[in-house]
Amino acid sequence: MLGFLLQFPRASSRDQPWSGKTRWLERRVAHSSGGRSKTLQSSRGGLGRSSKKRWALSGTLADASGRPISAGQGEMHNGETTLGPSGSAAPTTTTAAVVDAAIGGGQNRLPRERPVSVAVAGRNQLSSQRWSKIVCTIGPKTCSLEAIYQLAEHGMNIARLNMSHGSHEWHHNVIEKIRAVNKSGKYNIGILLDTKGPEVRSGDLKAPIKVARGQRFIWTVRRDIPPEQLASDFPYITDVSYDDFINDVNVGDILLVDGGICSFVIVEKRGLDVISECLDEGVLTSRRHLNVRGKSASLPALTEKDWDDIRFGVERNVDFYALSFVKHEDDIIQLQEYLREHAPGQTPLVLAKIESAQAIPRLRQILEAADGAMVARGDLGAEIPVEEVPIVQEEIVYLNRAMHKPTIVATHMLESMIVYPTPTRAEVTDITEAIRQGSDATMLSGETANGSYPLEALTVMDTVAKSVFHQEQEGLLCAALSPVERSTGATLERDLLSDPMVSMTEAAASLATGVDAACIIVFTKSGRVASLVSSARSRCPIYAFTPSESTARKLTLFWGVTAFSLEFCPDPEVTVHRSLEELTRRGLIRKNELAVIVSDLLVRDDFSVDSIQVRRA
Ligand SMILES: Nc1ncnc2c1ncn2[C@@H]1O[C@H](COP(=O)(O)OP(=O)(O)O)[C@@H](O)[C@H]1O
Ligand SMILES: C=C(OP(=O)(O)O)C(=O)O
Repeated sequence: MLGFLLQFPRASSRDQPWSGKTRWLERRVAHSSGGRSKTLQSSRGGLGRSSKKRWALSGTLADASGRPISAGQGEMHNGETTLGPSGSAAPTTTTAAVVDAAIGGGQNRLPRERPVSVAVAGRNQLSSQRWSKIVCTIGPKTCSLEAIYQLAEHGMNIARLNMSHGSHEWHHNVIEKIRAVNKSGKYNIGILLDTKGPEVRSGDLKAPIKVARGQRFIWTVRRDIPPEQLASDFPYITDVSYDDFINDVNVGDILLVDGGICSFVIVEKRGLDVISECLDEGVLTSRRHLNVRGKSASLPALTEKDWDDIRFGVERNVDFYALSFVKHEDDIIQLQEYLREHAPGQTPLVLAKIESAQAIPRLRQILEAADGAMVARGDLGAEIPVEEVPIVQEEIVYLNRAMHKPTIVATHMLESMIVYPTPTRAEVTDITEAIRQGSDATMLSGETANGSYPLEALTVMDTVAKSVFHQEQEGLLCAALSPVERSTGATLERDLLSDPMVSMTEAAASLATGVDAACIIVFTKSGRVASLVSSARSRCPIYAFTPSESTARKLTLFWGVTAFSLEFCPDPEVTVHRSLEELTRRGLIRKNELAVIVSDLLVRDDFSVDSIQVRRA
């Protein structure tokens, strides 16, 4: 048995909050136009890690059996086995069987409580070599138990609930079904609640309207128009969800429907009506996004409806909140404070949706405050010039990586698959680029919510994401695996270097490459250590073992991490053995393969030690 150990004694501050105060990396230069700033393309070096970041592999050797120093000092709880006898459902389990078990009928076939309850099997996991994660929006096409199970089976890691649509009852039922699929023991699906935010939408229509170029169209905030009159007469008239629309727009403004499906120029304001003329023809359907180019609605980021929806999320302990139309870091801080006060014991991640023109000048501060971000390219591309969206996307992904925070790239990723069963080449390239940039997750919206080919779209995204992994294996450079620059002298670096766990996790990733390890194993309570290993972008899978199911669900968002629920045993050596046994049983590591283990399990009552070990399975 080969074994060595790097160890770092420390006081009992074990798991730190997820969004430790890190400073951003100064890599932007002021850009004169419109007071905004732009990214400078930075050279990120090759795939090798900078020697500055490499830990010297000196440290106390473990004993020949790889037994760490505290082994034997803790109590051995015989019989307190925390790993289940069979773990996940067998890959051959039918959908019907799992669904049956999930809803309570299959107790004899699938144990309802599994100590290792979290997803690993099959296509959902990195055993099939996908680093990046997939978020699927649940909608009318995918809200049945069967459909959610199938999404899980085809690779969904996180289910997104868009609070712009659907009643609380509808969302409650979906959450119950996701929980049921999780309870089946085979999958670990995180739940993301996406707030409606201060978005402006058109009203409900009886039927879609085809609008031709030059045609007059009236947008109204009158609330007394009989529904049969809306959109029925020429010139067409439809209502707008936001009363101040009439004050926010001016003659000459360009109004975009769904980010540009069709567009209008405002030609007149008359009382509560705004008269427009169609510039780009298209079809208007119910509850479409309305954006005025270059302007954000003058509404608070958190509306009354949002607070109501957040209370709904707290009651159901959702894992992520994506806050729409964030304009200022205070929006994020307000929600985080609310959750601290009203959701004690819950530690959901608050993600900033970057989609508002007003967010761009404060991007740095917003990302710093949030636990992660979503590049919401639909609204973003309507509020800022569309050609700037890729620049903002790359910047967000890069900065979040520098701050060890996850990014979701969202919207239009496989838009054509709402209607067609195959993707365009441009869509495939878009997904590939988002992953190569290093985003933690890519998202499907209408493709899974109400498209004709939800499973096909998910399969394409899954396949493309896996292909990035294979490209890298073939030696093609992948920016996602390059280290982010932390050596600019910026305050960010000082903050990072003052946290030894950051350097340790980078060392673990580097060590895993150096010894050609099959995987990195992390023991983590809050998930923070696993998130740090994730952001070090190792080339091998990261298996995180945690006693908290909620932490396991949050880790669904992080690049390369597969999480397992596992009760930690007082004797850390037992816990390590159980994890290795479990991975071996699942075929995720083979006998004699090496694993790098990052752990703070070496504990006496008042003493914990951070360690990196190399062990053979
Ligand atoms: N919970 C839901 N109930 C009904 N329809 C939904 C729901 N979620 C999504 N949809 C439909 O799927 C479409 C695409 O989803 P998404 O991109 O999340 O919405 P949007 O772009 O409208 O914010 C929506 O426009 C809507 O028609
Ligand atoms: C993800 C987005 O937000 P939503 O679907 O809520 O409008 C977007 O605008 O790209």
